[in-house]
Amino acid sequence: RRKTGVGMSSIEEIYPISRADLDLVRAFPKGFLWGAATASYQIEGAIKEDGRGPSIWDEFSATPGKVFQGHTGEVATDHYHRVPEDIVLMKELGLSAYRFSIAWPRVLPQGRGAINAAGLDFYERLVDELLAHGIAPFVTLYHWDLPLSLHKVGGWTNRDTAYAFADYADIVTKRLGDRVANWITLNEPWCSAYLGYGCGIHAPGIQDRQAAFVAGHHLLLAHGLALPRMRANIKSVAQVGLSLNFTPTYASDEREETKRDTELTDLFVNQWFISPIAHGRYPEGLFEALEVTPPPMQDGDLELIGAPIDFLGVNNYTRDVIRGGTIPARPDESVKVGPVPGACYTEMGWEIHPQSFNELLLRLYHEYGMQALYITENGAAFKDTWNGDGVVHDPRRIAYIQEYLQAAAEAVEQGVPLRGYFTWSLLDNFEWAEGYSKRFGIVYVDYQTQRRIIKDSGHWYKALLSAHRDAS
Ligand SMILES: OC[C@@H]1[C@@H](O)[C@H](O)[C@@H](O)c2nc(CNc3ccccc3)cn21
Repeated sequence: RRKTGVGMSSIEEIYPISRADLDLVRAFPKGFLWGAATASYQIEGAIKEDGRGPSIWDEFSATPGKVFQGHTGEVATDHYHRVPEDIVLMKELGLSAYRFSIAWPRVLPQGRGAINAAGLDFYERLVDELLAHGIAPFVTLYHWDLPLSLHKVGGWTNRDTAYAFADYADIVTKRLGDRVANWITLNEPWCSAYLGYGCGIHAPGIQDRQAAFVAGHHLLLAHGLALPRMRANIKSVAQVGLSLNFTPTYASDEREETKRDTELTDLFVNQWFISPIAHGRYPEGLFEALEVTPPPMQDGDLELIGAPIDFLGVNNYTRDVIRGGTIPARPDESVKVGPVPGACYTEMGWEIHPQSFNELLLRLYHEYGMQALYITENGAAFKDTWNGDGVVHDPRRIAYIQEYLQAAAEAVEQGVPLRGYFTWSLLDNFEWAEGYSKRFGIVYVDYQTQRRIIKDSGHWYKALLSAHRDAS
C-alpha cells in the first residue's frame, strides 16, 4: 500500500489521484454529497422472498427474447441478503450518500391494499444501517418495478395507478419519513413511458406510442399526487424531487432538415417531462411531432404535476448527434449518426461527451430555473475483466468520471446550484434488456460467487472523496 503521489494528506490508497484531481474537487462546495446509485430490481434478487409480490420486470425478464441470454433479476447481486457487507463497502469507499430504490411489490405485493410488513422492515433496516454508518439515504420510490397486479389492470395506462402510487408513497414516508431526508418519487418516467409502452424494449413491452403518452401523463400525475402526501409525512427540512434522464441532441450538419429534426428530437427526449414539472405544461408541438393526441387530462392535473420540487435529479450519460431526414421523421425515428470522428464510446455505444453534460446543467438552471440539482446518475459501462485476485483495472471508467466531473465543476463555477453527484453504479448489476452483459459498477461483482471486488475506479473515487473532505 503506498501513499498518493501528490495528495495533500496522507491518503493511503491503491490508486493515486493526480494534482488535477485535487484541483477538481476544490471546485465543489463544502457539504457537496458524493454517492453511488443502484435500483431494487437490478441488485436485490430474492424476488419471491419474504412476501414480495411479482413485478412487471419479473414477468418481462422471464419472457424469452426480451433480455440478453434470458438473464433475470431473480438473484442479481443478492443484495437482499448482503446489506451489511454492502454498506461496509460503501463506508470503505467513503460515500456520504447512497441512492437506492424501494421495490413497490415488496411493500405492497398487490400494488395496493395489504402491506407486507417484512418488505417495509427490510427497507427500515437498510436505512438504519446507512444512518449508523453516516451515509445519507436518497430513496427512489419507483425505479421501474411496477407491481404486476397493477399492470394486469392497465398499469401506467390506467389513471388509478397514479393514485395507487400516491398511497404507496404515503405508506413508505409514514414509516421512514422521520429518518430519510432525501426523496425521489420517480426514476426516469421517460423510460417507463416510452421504453415500456412506446417502443417496448423495457417492461411491460408494449409498442404503442399513444399508450406511451397516456402512461407518461399518469406517471407525472403519480408524482404530483404523491408530493403533498409525502410532505405531510417527512421532516420540514427533508427534500423531494424526481430523477429525469436527459440526452442532449446536436445537429450533425447545418441543413434545415437537420436543425428541424434535432429540435424535434430534443422536444421528445429532453423536454417531454421537464416541461410539465418546471412549467406546468407540455412542450409546444410535442404531441403533433409524435403524431399522437394529447393524453386524457383532468382539471388540476398540470397544477399538481407542476408543484414545486426541492431539487431535480439529473441522469445523464451521453449525447445524440442527429442527421435530418429528407422528410420530417417522427422524433422517435430520428436518425442518430455515429461514430463521430474522433469520439470515444462506452460499451453501451454511448458517446463520451462531457461538454454536453456541462451545457445540459446550464440549460436546466437557466431555462428551467432549477434551484437545486443532484446528478443522480452518471457513469459508464466498459469491458471490465477480473483475473481472480483483488484487482480490476478500469482506467476508462476513471477517465470518464474525471471528464464528467470536470464538466460539472465548470457548471458549478458558472453558478449552477449542483448539490451532489451519484455515480451509476455502486455495483455491477442487472442492466435491464442487456442483462448482466454490461458492467457499470465501481465495484466488480463476480456473479458465480457474489464476491465484490473494488475496481481501480472505486479506489480512485474513494481517494477523490477523501481529498474533497480534506479540502473542505
Ligand atoms: O443504463 C444504465 C442506467 C440504468 O442501469 C438505470 O437503471 C437507469 O436509471 C438508467 N438510465 C440511463 C439513461 N437513460 C437512457 C435512456 C434512453 C437512452 C439512453 C439512456 C442509464 N441508466
